[in-house]
Amino acid sequence: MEKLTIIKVGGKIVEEADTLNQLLDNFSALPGYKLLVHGGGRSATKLAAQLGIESQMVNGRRITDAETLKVVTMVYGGLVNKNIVAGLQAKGVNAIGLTGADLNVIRSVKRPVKDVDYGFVGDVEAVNGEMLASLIHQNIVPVMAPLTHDGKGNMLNTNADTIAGETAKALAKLFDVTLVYCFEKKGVLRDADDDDSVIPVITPELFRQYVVEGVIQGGMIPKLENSFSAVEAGVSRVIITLASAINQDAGTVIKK
Ligand SMILES: Nc1ncnc2c1ncn2[C@@H]1O[C@H](COP(=O)(O)OP(=O)(O)O)[C@@H](O)[C@H]1O
Ligand SMILES: CC(=O)N[C@@H](CCC(=O)OP(=O)(O)O)C(=O)O
Repeated sequence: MEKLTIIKVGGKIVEEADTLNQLLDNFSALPGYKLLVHGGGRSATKLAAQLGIESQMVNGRRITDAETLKVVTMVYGGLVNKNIVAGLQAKGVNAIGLTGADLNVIRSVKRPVKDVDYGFVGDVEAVNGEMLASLIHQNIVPVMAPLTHDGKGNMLNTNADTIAGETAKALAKLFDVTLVYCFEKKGVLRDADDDDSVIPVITPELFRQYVVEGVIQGGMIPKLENSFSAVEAGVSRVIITLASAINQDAGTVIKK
């Protein structure tokens, strides 16, 4: 099977021009087929605040009311996505920016209201792996924003870690996929304040133990849940690492 590398980059890296530019340099240097998924949660929170809209997160997910949906659509599908695409084009990478609505690559369903009403948040139903593969085989590099659509004309907000995990799962049927979650830490840390306490390998058992102990918390929980789901579904390698280390053998390896 042909190899494909999927990189997911989070809000703290994309928010700052210098760290984003370094990530795009490292991404450009990756050999072979590749795809980039970006977040941008911090940028959305900032713009929302400037517009007088308060942001509320529950279990690492944004409560997305109608006004917030407009903000995230503008920020993720517009500013962040197009900055990244332009940055990659400047480095000779033939990138195309996509939300889930573009080419119908990711359809979702509005999350049902249970204990929490997340508003316009989409749970992924279908990723069009064949469509993405047809772009990739033309040496086009998809750059995916954390937005999906419901097929009835509505955009929905979807966590970027989930977009990366679900995209990797769909493409694992067609490629030998490596999924790399990169961010501002060296990996999953045993002590969040000690950058050198990287846990080299993590299994579901260790994960559960670390959550109970409070070692792993916040945004790291959905990242790891998506990682285990990807490994279970046939993604060959899942790694959580530092944004400046995506070309190196470093970070935390996720095992079943
Ligand atoms: N054990 C841990 N190791 C590393 N980071 C952790 C850990 N537990 C919690 N975190 C926090 O999780 C954050 C990453 O989650 P999140 O902010 O959702 O990232 P991203 O925007 O890159 O998806 C880190 O910045 C860190 O503050
Ligand atoms: C539903 C939901 O929570 N969507 C996320 C999408 C952005 C994201 O995941 O960005 P990071 O990777 O930078 O955290 C949000 O609006 O924050």
